[in-house]
Parts: sequence; structure tokens; C-alpha cells
Amino acid sequence: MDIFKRLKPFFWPYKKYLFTSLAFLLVVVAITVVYPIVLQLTIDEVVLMERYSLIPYIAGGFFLIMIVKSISAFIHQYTGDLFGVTAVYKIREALYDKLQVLSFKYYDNARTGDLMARQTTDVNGVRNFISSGISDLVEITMLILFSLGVMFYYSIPLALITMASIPFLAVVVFQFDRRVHPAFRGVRRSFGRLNTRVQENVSGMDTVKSLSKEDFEISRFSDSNEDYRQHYLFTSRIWSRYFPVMELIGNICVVLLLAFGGALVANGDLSLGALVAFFSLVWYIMDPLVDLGFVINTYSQAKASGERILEILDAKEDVIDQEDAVDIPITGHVTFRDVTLTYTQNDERALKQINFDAPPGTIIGLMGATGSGKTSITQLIPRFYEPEQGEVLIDGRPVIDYQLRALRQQIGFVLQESFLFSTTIRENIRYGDPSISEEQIIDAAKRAQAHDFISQMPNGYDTMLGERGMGLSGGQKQRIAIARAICINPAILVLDDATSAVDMDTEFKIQKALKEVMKGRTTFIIAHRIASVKHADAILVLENGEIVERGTHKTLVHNQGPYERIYNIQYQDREQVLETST
Ligand SMILES: Nc1ncnc2c1ncn2[C@@H]1O[C@H](COP(=O)(O)OP(=O)(O)OP(=O)(O)O)[C@@H](O)[C@H]1O
Repeated sequence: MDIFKRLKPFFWPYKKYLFTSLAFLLVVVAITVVYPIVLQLTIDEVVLMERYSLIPYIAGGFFLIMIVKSISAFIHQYTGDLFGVTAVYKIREALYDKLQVLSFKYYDNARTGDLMARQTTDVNGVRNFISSGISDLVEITMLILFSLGVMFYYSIPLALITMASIPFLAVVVFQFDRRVHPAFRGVRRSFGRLNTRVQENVSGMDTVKSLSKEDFEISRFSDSNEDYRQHYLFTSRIWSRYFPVMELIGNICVVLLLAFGGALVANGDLSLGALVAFFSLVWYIMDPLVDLGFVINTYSQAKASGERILEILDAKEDVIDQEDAVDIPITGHVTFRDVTLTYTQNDERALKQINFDAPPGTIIGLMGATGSGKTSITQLIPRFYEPEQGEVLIDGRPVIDYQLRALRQQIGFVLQESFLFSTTIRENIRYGDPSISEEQIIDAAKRAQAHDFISQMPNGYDTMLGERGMGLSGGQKQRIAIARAICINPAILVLDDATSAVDMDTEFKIQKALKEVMKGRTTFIIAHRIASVKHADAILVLENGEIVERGTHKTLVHNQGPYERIYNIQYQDREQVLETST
């Protein structure tokens, strides 16, 4: 129950629904047990005594009781569901909130499909148990106790025979639980993997298709699907092995009752009505005990799901606000002092002894081979990751002194593949600050060189985009991302390979847009092309996480270092092309 104790804060505030549900359940159970008593009275006092005139009264009374039972069952069911649904609403919300604050480090190792399975199927698993499992458990206990009470009232020996079978059933049920719980954990994990497969396939569909890997993907999915099927079949096999044993024990008990109870009736020690009532009552004990298997099943699923939910809720938040963190505007003065960064313990350092100073409004170009650490530098500024050693300062204060939200709201990112949400272009542009006016949105789009193509679309700013900004070209997506960055009016701007995926003409347009955007902001331009960083105030050239060269284009181009080498490889012809187009 430890898992449910941990989840208690989510459902306990709604205990009034649970208690209302249980109170009405009590009425339902009490009336259920009254049924065999009515049967006994009808046989013994009416049929055997031939007092048939009482039948309409008994029937009328029975009808009224059943109406009360139906109403109680309705209230019990409804409030039980209300309890479960409200509780999981809170759990789902807490999970989502947590996913928003977990660091990049967490997401580096997380799989989207699996996270989605936890947020949906696992949350439902918990709901099943707290909606109906708890009351089923109470119902089972009450039915058994009430029924045993009535049984003992009718005949102590027969009641003892019934009780004798309970330990056998209990052992089977216990064994069942021990096996079924790990099996359900396996089912949940397998479902998470299946989800991941589907999600990755849909997200990476262009890669799949361009490499003609459809068959490979189908076979990979089949493997995961088969794995899920096998896991489920395994739990079914457990079920099918234990369920008949439980039934058998119940039936043996009935046979014994028939033999022994029949003898008692024949000897006149028990009324016929009481024996008939016994046959109903015995199933009020056996059925709930077998149902206990179902409840344990729901409980096991919920426990496995609860574990997976708690794994997220308990995940460490690596990057959080300090207690006295400040929320102040920044001018964009960025300083790195002896910064080193290691992503995972056993990895080589991604950054080594990085030192630089970028006064407000300057443009810093970051060059270097892939994997040399350019992106890593920019990810330390908004605290996406924390340095292992050294300090990152903004306006002379360590970045950890700032409130994360305040800090990140003042840093704009335009990435190589900026993510666009499946909503309108307008919503995408104002995503960072929904309060901005229509004029500001259009102004941002104009400055990002996006207004013209947006206006030419039939629905203009109301055009709906597909999940990944489908229906737009790479350059168009990029310009919307730039407009989005402009809207938050950041003091620091990071352009990470922002123009690498577009043709020369679009690159020219984007460069023009960016020039406009960079004014008055400290800008970090990560680029492989010298054209993109040529006008920077300082260019840092990285190799294996170290700055190996720094200076302006003018100085570096004759420095006989890596920059000059890159220049020689790519720039001489290009410069002429670009110059003729400006
Ligand atoms: N999230 C991460 N987890 C582990 N290692 C990482 C992570 N991000 C980057 N690295 C590693 O850190 C090193 C620097 O990567 P980084 O992305 O900063 O390089 P880059 O110069 O920006 O490369 P590119 O030009 O290809 O974008 C690489 O060796 C990379 O494998």
C-alpha cells in the first residue's frame, strides 16, 4: 500500500466522495443480504404454511426494497467515479507540471512514448483502482461478514463448513497476487515501449521514408507488438490457471453444503427455507472471494502504474530556482569564467576552461566542427545545463542568482529546427508572450521577413500548421521562429545554425531579418558558414570543447589557424556570390 500512501495527497482531499459512496454501498450490501432472508421467509412462512394471501405484501415490500437498492447503487457508483476521476485529474496535472520543470538532462534519457503512456494509461490504471477497486474491496468484506452473520444465525455447522473453505481460497488468491503483480509491471513497461515505437515512427516519418525503411519499421513494430501480446498473454495464463481453482473450491463447498444441509433438513434440524437461503448466501461469500482476484488484478495494475507515475513525480529537479533568486531585467552582458561542462559522468568533457566576455549588444560568432561544443556554450546561459566547474555570469551575476523563468524569458532562441505547434501562425508567433497585440505580431513578422508570405496564404495569420509546422518550407518555418523570438524582446539572442537548412536566397532573406533582430541584443551566432559570423564583434573558434582561436573576421582570416583554413575551404567562391546579391 506504500504506493497509494505516497499518492494519498492526490485523492484524500476528496474523501467525502469516497465516504458517501461507501455509505450507500453499505445500503446496497445490506439489501443484497436481505434477499435470501426474504426467500427463506417466503418458503417457510408462506409456501409451506400455505398463507398465500401474504404474497402480494411480500412482493410489494420486496419491490420497495429494490427501488431503494437501485437508488443507493446509483449514488454509490456516481460518487465513487467522482472520487476516482477527480483524484486522477489531480495526478495528471501534477505529472504534467512536473514534466514542465524537469531538466534537459532528464529528457536526454527519456522516451516520449513512454512518458505519454505514463500520463495516460498508467493514470487510468490508478483511477480504476481508486474509483472501483477500493469500494469493491469494502463490498467484498461487508458481503462476506454480513452473509456469515446470517449463516451463523441459521445454522452454525453449515456456516462452519462454508468457513472451512475460506483459507483454501485465500491461499490461492494470495499466490495469484504474487504472480500477477510483476506480470502487470511487465505489461506496463512493454506498453511504454510500444508507445515509444509509434511516436518515434510518426515523428521520424520523413527519415523512415527517405531511407525506405518502412519494412524495417513494420518489423520493429511487430516485435514490440508481439512483446506486448506475449506479456498480456502471460498475465492471461496466470489468470486462467488460478481462476478455475478458485471456482472449484467454491463448488466443492456447495456440494458439501448440499450433502450435509440436506441431511439436516431431512432430520428436521433445519428448515427448507433456510437451506435454500444458504445456497444464495454461500455464493455471497464465494463470489466475492473469487472477485477478490479481480480486485487484486486491478490493484496490481494500479500499483504497477502508481510506481511508474511516482518515478516521474520523484525525479530529481536538477535545475531549480535558488531561494533568493531575483527577477530583474538584464542588459545581456554575458561572461564565462573557466567553465567546464560534462554531460554524463563517464563522458569526456564537452567544454574545457571556456573564458570570454560579451558586453551588451555585441555579436559573438561560434565556429568549429560538429561536436566541438558550440551549442553547449549557449545552453549554459539559460541554465539548460549546469557547468561542472567555473561560472556563467549575466550582468556580473551568476546565472543561478536569477529566477529561471525571468532569465529564460529574456533569452531568445532560433534553432536549426525550430518547433512549431499545431495551431495558427499567429499563436505560434506569440507563443512566448500571449499578451502581445496584433500590431506587435505583425511588426515582428515584418521584421522577420515573414509578413509577406503569411499574408499571401488564404487564411493569413489564422493558417493552421501541422504538428511540426507541416505545409511550410524550412525557410518559412525559420522566419516564423525568428518572429517568435522577436516578440519576447530578448536581451540575449541565440541563433543556432539558424540558416543552415535553407537555400542561398532564403538565407539572404533570413540574414536580413536577423540583422534587424540582432540590433541592441547580445547575439550568439552558431554557424558552420563563415558568411554567418563574418560581421560578429568577436568570433570564438572551438575544437574539442576548447576555444582555440578568437578575434574578428579580419584578424582571424590571416591568423593561419583553423578559421583561415575554413575560410579557404568555403569562403572564397561564396563571397563573390553573396556580394553580387547584396
Ligand atoms: N545532451 C547531451 N548529452 C550528452 N552529450 C551531449 C549532449 N549534448 C551534446 N553532447 C556532447 O557534447 C559535445 C558537444 O556538443 P555540442 O552540441 O555542443 O556541439 P556543437 O559544436 O554544437 O555541434 P553541432 O555543430 O553538430 O551542433 C559533443 O561531443 C556531444 O556529443
